[in-house]
Amino acid sequence: MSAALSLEALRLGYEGPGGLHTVVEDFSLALDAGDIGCLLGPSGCGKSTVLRAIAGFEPVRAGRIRLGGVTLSSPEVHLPPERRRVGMMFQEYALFPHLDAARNVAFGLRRLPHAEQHRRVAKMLALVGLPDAGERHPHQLSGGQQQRIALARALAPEPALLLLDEPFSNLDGATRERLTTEVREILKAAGQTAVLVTHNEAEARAMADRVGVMHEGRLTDWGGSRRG
Ligand SMILES: Nc1ncnc2c1ncn2[C@@H]1O[C@H](COP(=O)(O)OP(=O)(O)OP(=O)(O)O)[C@@H](O)[C@H]1O
Repeated sequence: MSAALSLEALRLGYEGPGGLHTVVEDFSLALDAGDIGCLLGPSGCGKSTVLRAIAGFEPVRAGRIRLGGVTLSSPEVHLPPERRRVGMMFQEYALFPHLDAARNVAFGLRRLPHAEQHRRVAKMLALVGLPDAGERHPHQLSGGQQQRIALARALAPEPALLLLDEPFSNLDGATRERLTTEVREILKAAGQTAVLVTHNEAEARAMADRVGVMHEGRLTDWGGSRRG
């Protein structure tokens, strides 16, 4: 199978007073459709920078990002974020407090006909195990339930790739552990290709088909399939 996502010899960095400060160098990986990849590494190693580049929020200084064979980013090409078919679930992207769960999930579906929006919202709420939560507001849901609604919201537009940046870090240990397993099952049921970043090794191993260890902006390993 050809890779769904391929990162090819990426260089990423930030412009500073002294010129470009490179934070990611010669970074390559490939992920098959339906697989969950995880970037594991200490704070500051460049994990979020890689995710932001895939989402289209950081320019690529060298190399190339491809999704389903289409070049999203290279030094010459930069597809805008909204045209990438890349969804995101970031810890700080809380639900809209004034909207109920169903309207939160429907947020990215506004261009679809109403009947299709309803169908997708019901399907996504069922997928995350909260079929009856549509009329509840975020403050009426537990932290774990809120994250499941956030996942439903991210999956509803059917992105080609879902990015998850430390999605569980606000939750307590027990909820976090349970949700890691649940989210893996939900992503697998949806056949969703996804990339997770975390600095928690147990979470990475429990969640991902492939785990890449990052060290100072380079990938030192990309294997360790969860199921051998
Ligand atoms: N907007 C920015 N401008 C300049 N430097 C930045 C910017 N964002 C991140 N950096 C630097 O890039 C490096 C990598 O940051 P990044 O956020 O990708 O790391 P991370 O591995 O995701 O860390 P964490 O786990 O703490 O989120 C760090 O040295 C950071 O200081």
